[in-house]
Amino acid sequence: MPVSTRAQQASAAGGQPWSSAAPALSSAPGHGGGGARREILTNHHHHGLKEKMRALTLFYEQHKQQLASSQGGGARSRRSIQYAVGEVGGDENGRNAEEEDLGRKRHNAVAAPVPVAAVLRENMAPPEERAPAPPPKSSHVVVFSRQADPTEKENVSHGGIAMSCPIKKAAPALPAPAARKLSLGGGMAARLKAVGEVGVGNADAAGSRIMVFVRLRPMSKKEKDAGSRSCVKIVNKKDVYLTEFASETDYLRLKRVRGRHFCFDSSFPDTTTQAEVYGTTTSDLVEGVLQGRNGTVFCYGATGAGKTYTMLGTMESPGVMVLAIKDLFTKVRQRSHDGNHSIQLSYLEVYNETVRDLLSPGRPLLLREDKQGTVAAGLTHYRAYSTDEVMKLLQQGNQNRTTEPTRVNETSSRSHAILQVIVEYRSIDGGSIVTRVGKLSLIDLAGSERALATDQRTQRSIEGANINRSLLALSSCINALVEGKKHIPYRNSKLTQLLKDSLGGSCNTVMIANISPSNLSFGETQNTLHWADRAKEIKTKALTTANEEVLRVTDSETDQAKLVLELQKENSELRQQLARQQQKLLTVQAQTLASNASPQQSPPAPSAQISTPCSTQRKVKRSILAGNCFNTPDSKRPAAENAHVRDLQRKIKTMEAEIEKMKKEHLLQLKQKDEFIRDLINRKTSNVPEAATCERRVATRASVRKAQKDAASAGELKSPSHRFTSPAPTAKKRTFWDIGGNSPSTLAVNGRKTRSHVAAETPKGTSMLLQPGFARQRAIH
Ligand SMILES: Nc1ncnc2c1ncn2[C@@H]1O[C@H](COP(=O)(O)OP(=O)(O)OP(=O)(O)O)[C@@H](O)[C@H]1O
Repeated sequence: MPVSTRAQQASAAGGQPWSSAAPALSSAPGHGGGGARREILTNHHHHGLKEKMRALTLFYEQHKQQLASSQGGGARSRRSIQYAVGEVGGDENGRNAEEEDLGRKRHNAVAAPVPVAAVLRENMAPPEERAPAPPPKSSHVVVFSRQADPTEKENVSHGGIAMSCPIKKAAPALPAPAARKLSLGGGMAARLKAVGEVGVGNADAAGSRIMVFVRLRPMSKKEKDAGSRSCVKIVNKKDVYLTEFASETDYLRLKRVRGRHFCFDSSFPDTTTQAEVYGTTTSDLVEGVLQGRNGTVFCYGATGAGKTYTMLGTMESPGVMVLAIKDLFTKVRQRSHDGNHSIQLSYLEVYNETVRDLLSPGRPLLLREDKQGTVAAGLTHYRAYSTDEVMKLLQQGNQNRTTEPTRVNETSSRSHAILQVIVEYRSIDGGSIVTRVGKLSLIDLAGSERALATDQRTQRSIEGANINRSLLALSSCINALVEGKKHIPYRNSKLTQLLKDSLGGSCNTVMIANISPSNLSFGETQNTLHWADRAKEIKTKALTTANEEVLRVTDSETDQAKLVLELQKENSELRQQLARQQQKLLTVQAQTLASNASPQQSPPAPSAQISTPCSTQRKVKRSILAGNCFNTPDSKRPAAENAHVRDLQRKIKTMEAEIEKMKKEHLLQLKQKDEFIRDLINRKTSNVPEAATCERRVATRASVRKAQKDAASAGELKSPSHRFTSPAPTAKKRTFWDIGGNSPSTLAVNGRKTRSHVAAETPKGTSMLLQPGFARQRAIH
């Protein structure tokens, strides 16, 4: 029976069956003739088989030797074998690995006869030269068995219960996307890499991903009293182990504890300070905003998990919002020599699917889509010159925020709050004016919650439903983005409409997932970690260019523009000086009053009651509000003390007079400068537009608002209300004057009301941000 071998088939087809042997033969000299060639081809497969046999024999012999030497305890040869089979994963059981490896090589030798030397070389190659293993999954279900080898465990103590978690051999690391990072010019990513927090690779030109962090809060007193145990363990500042305790009556599962493992960009244990959280999550975003890149930080988590604490913090330990604002102003001040920065602020809340202005409460705002993204029509944008000013606004906004007690959290935020800071930078670079705009959004979401966990009745249930609805919409968007769907259901809720830019636009986005350690909140914690884990996979659009606009102008226009910039800079410096002086005055007044004010002394001006969150005079302010500073009658006071008080009063009067004088001078200067700037701008607008050519234009707020801004900057000093610029010129403009609770203070200089009116109405509470969300500090032990 004719047998056709592969060699014959190949030779008939004119092919070369063995890649190594055949070419050498066919190309050998003297084998070009027809008959000779036929003979060679006929013998060819025999030759190939012989070669193959020889190679296999050699290979077996070598392996046998290696095996023998390794069994004899030769550490060196054993190492070399393990090295060769490293990737098979048999390093724990060398024998199995070797066999497996042998089998693999046998298979290779049969399937493709490669010369022995080549086979050995391939197997000896270091593991890193081989094809990379598939990326590990970042989340796993692990079953912790108490019977496992104790040497392979790390002991974990959860609320007094000693538990063993198997140590992961292969570092869980981040999944493949660990190589992704924020496009911040290497800032955060580089730093994280330096401290070994995140395995960061090259910036992904196609886009950056959302950075996800987890923060664990300490166990509250209430939880301790309820006998709850800690079910969360953070290891290596990155891995989060969630443990579900079996019920003591569940005899079937008594010896088994189920757990889940997650891995994030960074995870903060309950001892982490606010400054550490800010430094790791947000400080680079602030830097990016100054360079014209948008940034968003949002806190997500169950009710009572610590979102508001992370975002706002307390007087003693201010949160991300406060630290970011402080940092922003410090950085702006450091850079003021190379251009002019202006900072605008807006603060809104989404409550029961309506958008409300927290700085100027009134009718609900409508959301509108335009070139800049989703904007709330008629939202107040306040121009701020100092940290203190922003703090006052924040304080005021927080007072207006909706917070209510629920069964889970006594001071639960019932709305999503969004603080937006827009930083505009203008400088003159050669013959062109460069305008850069960066937007920082700081978002404190309402808590995700179960209806039963909070309150099923009344208003709370409606709020809860709406909160859940918007958070559900958020998770749908996360899902759609992760799955790369074309349609992302942003329009399902107001929250997702407002977050559109942050989730799917050109933005550096950070998510901080807040969790509670208590096993009573296991379900909520698991849910939060699940969504945080999912959010890790969202990629935002590439942030290759900053929001920058370059306007080329002629020489004369450059001079004029330079002058305008300088005047604007001087203007803002004067304003800052003024604010500082006012602050000084208030401090001295408060000190005097606190130490021993006479009952005859006139009560402080409303502005004197301003206290900033960062002010060290908080206790003083408390005493003023409590009225306990008016208790000591003059008669009982020792003479020396009286003299001292009189001295202080005299000092205050002198300082007041000085400040009044300075104010007058400053205001006069400001007025003159304003007029001058207006004049210049008028001249410029009448000459420039035709001459000016826009060299490069990137869609920015500045380009859209230019006309409005010019007008606003020209007229802003007329009255404080001119400092409010609204993105919707047609919408009714509201100012603080329109609001009952924010009527202007009596502090007026030259008939012009100063910015101190903002906090003219002294808050009733004692905390910095008197709404419970800011200052609440439940006893945590
Ligand atoms: N890291 C922390 N350190 C100390 N106390 C904390 C920490 N995180 C939260 N707390 C405290 O826990 C309590 C609840 O926190 P918080 O109000 O921030 O929760 P929340 O997530 O904003 O809740 P909600 O969604 O209901 O508004 C507060 O008393 C707060 O002071």
